[in-house]
Order: sequence, then C-alpha cells, then structure tokens
Amino acid sequence: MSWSIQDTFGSLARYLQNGGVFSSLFLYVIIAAFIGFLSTSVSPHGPEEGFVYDIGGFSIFNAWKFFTKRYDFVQAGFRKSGGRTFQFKVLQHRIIAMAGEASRKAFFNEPGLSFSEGYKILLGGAPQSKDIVRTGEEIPSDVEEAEFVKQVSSLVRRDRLEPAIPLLLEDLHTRLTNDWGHKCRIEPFKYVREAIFQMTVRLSSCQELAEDRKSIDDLMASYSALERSATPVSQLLPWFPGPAKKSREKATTKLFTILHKFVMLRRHASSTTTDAIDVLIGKGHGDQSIIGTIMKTLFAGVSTTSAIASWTLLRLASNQRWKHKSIEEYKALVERHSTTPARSGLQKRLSDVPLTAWEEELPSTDLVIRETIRLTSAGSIIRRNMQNDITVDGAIVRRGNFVTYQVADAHLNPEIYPDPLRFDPERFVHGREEDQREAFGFVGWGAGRHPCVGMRAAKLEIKLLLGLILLGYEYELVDESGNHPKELPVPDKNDNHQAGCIYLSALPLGGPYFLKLTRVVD
Ligand code: HEM
Repeated sequence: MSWSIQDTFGSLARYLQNGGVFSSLFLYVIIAAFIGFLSTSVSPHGPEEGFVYDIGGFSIFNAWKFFTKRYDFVQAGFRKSGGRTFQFKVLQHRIIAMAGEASRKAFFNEPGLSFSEGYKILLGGAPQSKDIVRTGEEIPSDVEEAEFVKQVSSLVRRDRLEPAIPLLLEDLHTRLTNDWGHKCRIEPFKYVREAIFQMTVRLSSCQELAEDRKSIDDLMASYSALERSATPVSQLLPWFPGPAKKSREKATTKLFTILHKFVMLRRHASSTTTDAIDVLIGKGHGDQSIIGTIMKTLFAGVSTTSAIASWTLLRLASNQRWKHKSIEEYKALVERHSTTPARSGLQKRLSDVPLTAWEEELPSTDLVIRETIRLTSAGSIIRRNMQNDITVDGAIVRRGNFVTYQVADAHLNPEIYPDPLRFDPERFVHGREEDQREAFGFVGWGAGRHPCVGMRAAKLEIKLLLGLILLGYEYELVDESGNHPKELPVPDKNDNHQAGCIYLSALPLGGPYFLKLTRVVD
C-alpha cells in the first residue's frame, strides 16, 4: 500500500469537512503540519549496530495514517522496511514497530516496557485519572494501573461471579424479551453491546444501578459518546479545544455524575451488600477512586467483550457444524445441572448451572470463542520504554521510545496457523495445538506481564448470552434485504480505535449484517 501527501491532505480535509468543523480546525491543520514539518523523519540512514529502519516521511502524515488506518499503515511499514522492525514518528514521539517471535517475547516480558505509559498518550478513548480526579496530585500511571488491576481482580473473583449468575441471566432475559422480542432482526454489534454493557455494569457497580434502565441507558449513551470522542484529531492533539475535546469533557462529566449518585446511595445505605461498590467502599476507597474503577472497567471490558460476543454469534451463524456442536453442549449442560422445570423459563434453568460447569463443560464453545478472538484481534498493542535502552531482536529501543506490536503477526501468521483466515476452532485441540508452534502464538487474552484480568468475567458474560440465544432462539445471518449474504462477514482490521479499544477490530467490512431471530423456548 502506498500513499501521497495529496491523498493525506485530501482525506484530512474531507474528514474535517464531514465533521462540519473545517473552519475552526483549519488553523490546527496549519499548526500541526508545521509541527510535522519541523519533526520530519529524515530518510533512512545506517546501517549501524541497533539500526532500525526509518520509514521517513512527514511525522504528521505518518501520525494521521497511524490513527486512521493503523493496520494498513503498519503492514505497509514492514513491506517498505523489508525486515522485522521499522520506526516512525507521531509528532515528537518515536515509535518502533516490531514483528517476529523474539520481539514478541521481549514485548510481553521486558520489565522496562510500560503498559500504562504506552497507552497514556496513544489511546484517546479511555478516561485517565486526571479526567476523573479533579483535585490533588496526578498519580503516576504505573501506580494507577497496578491499583486498577488489583481492584478489577477483586471484583471478578469466583466468589463474586458465582452468585451473580442468576442476576445476570435475569437481566439478559428481561432485555431479550423487551428489546429483542419473539421475532426480530437485530444489528448484533448494537444489541449485543447493550446486553454486555448491562452485565458489566452489574458486575462493576451495584444492584440499584443494574436495575435502573433509565440510568443504564444514560450511562451507555455517555460511554458511547466518550468512545466516539477518540477521533484522530483528539488523539493526536488532546489539548486542542475542538468539538471532540468538548464532547469528551461533557461525556466524562455525565458518566461521573450518574456513577456518583449510586456511589453516594451505597455509601449512605443502612446495610452493606456484596456488590462491587460496597466491596470497594469496604476496602476504604474514596468516591473518585471507585468511580474511576467503574469507568475504567467499562472501558477495558465492554468493547472487547461485546465485539467477541457479536463475532462469536456471526461465526456460529456462518458455521452450522460448530453451531450445532455448541447447541448440543448447552443442552447437555442444562440436562446435567438443572432441576428447575422447563415451564419456569430458560433463564431459571440456566441459573442452576454452577460457575465451574460454565467454565469447564462447554469445551466446543471455548474453542469457538478462542478462534473468534484469533480472527478478530489483529490490531496493534503498545508499550513505552521507561527504563534504560534495550536491544530487541537486534534493534535498539531507547528510553522514552514507544514500541508497537501488531497482533496479526501472531494471529494471522501462516507459519503458526496454516490457512490463517479460515475459521477452524479445532486448531487448538490436543494433538494440533497450533498456537504452541511459537512463543506467545496466541495473545488474545494478553500475555507475559499483562494478561487480561477480566478474562473470567468476559467469558462468563459471553457464554450466558450465547446460552439464552442458542437454546432460546433459532437464528440466521441475513443482509439488508433479508437474504443470506453472498460474502461472509470479516473484521475490518483498521476499525480498532473506533471501537474504543486498540487491540480489537470490531465492525465487519461491508455489510451491514443482521441476525434474524425467532424465539423457540421461553
Ligand atoms: C473478550 C473480552 C476481552 C478480551 C479479548 C480482552 C483482551 C485483553 C488483552 C489482549 C489484554 C492485554 C493488552 C496488552 O497487552 O496491551 C487485556 C488486558 C486487560 N484487560 Fe482484557 N479483555 C477482555 C475483557 C476484559 C474485561 C471484561 C475486563 C474487566 C472486567 C478486562 C480488563 C483488562 C485489564 C484491567 C487489562 C490490563 C491488565 C494489566 O495491566 O496487567 N478485560 N485484555
């Protein structure tokens, strides 16, 4: 893939015009282009020891591509460099893209490569402490991240998830009955996301909020507005007083106000519960810290989990064999564990299934979810070297440099996964274990120093939703005119920042695609 200055100016102008903000941002374009000119990456030089190929070009244009078409940009960089590393600049920041097993190992294991500093500057969507805590000193990002991970871990422990299962199923049942209905055609990425949002709110806040539909809808609207405010312009120049910054501030304030109301409610309640807010109050956390944890949990969990849940439904709808296997597995699960009569409702029968059975007795569904993640998760994850210079696969990464690793290098690598674009959940079964061919061959749940702490909750949410759909509905994949689509959906690999999370591409290319559902069991 190649691009020119004219292309980039053209798309920049079109983007600004589409947003109706051309005149107010014109000045910004001039300033940014000037900064870009000043910080132009010069032509490649070297080779010397530790040499990293510089793709050259204006840093502002590289930055623009990095934020708008990240997948294509990184792929093009590797093609141009002809090697396993290349570097470029985003404004004043130097970023080294790396590929291959040795880089992957260093990326996930090297202690100096900071997760939180990596995302602080190059991820616009998620709220940071300074957005939430308005007074006091700024907390170092590593400390904040470690504290957040500790809090999330305590919220998704087995003893908290187990009693939540009937409540989550009841929430889903109500939503499916009222919003989806008995015969419907739904846009999965919207409807599944709303269902996942409600479950994540239930797990990370309190019952009063989880059962207050108006507040959930308001929270969801503000959450989505905050995600949308992560435009390329706001990510590149977060200080620029444009519409994205205003919208970000408005959405953060609204989220804060809604959550504050429920934290106050729980703080002044006469008795305590095992709900997340009470757990955090019990550990002595202040209101702002609790609100920060809930907001960040939503950001870590909602887009990721709903993207995978939606894609799992699409994959099953396109693969009758695996759909059938999963349905049979769910039927056996209910038969084994439920003593509730069928007339009481599917959600009540599923509520009898203990957490261990959800985790251990759905092996085909686990394979489907893992393969769905492999095929969906192809974007770039980021770190920043906060310690001494290091050498990775022969390339020097200086203190302060960012490094980026494109997950497609593992997940879509034909050396690891033959015929990598084919949906084949059996790749992971004993005897084949394709993901073991290289170190960190599968990184869909993170790896090394930063594995996903929400994995258990995410898998549970996906499986509960699948249970109600696979056993409760007949469903198929259709296009806009109600026919089976000619092309099966594939993820848009450049659609990562729009999903509010940088390592998952969410929406399908082309489309739109719909699920046509008919309720068969209540
Ligand atoms: C299907 C859903 C999910 C997927 C595929 C997923 C994937 C990942 C991946 C790949 C990472 C590592 C990123 C990196 O190395 O740069 C990660 C980290 C993380 N995830 Fe998830 N995640 C999901 C759901 C969740 C949920 C529901 C939560 C919270 C309840 C969560 C909380 C976190 C946190 C806090 C981290 C950072 C861990 C650390 O800093 O050490 N995730 N996740």
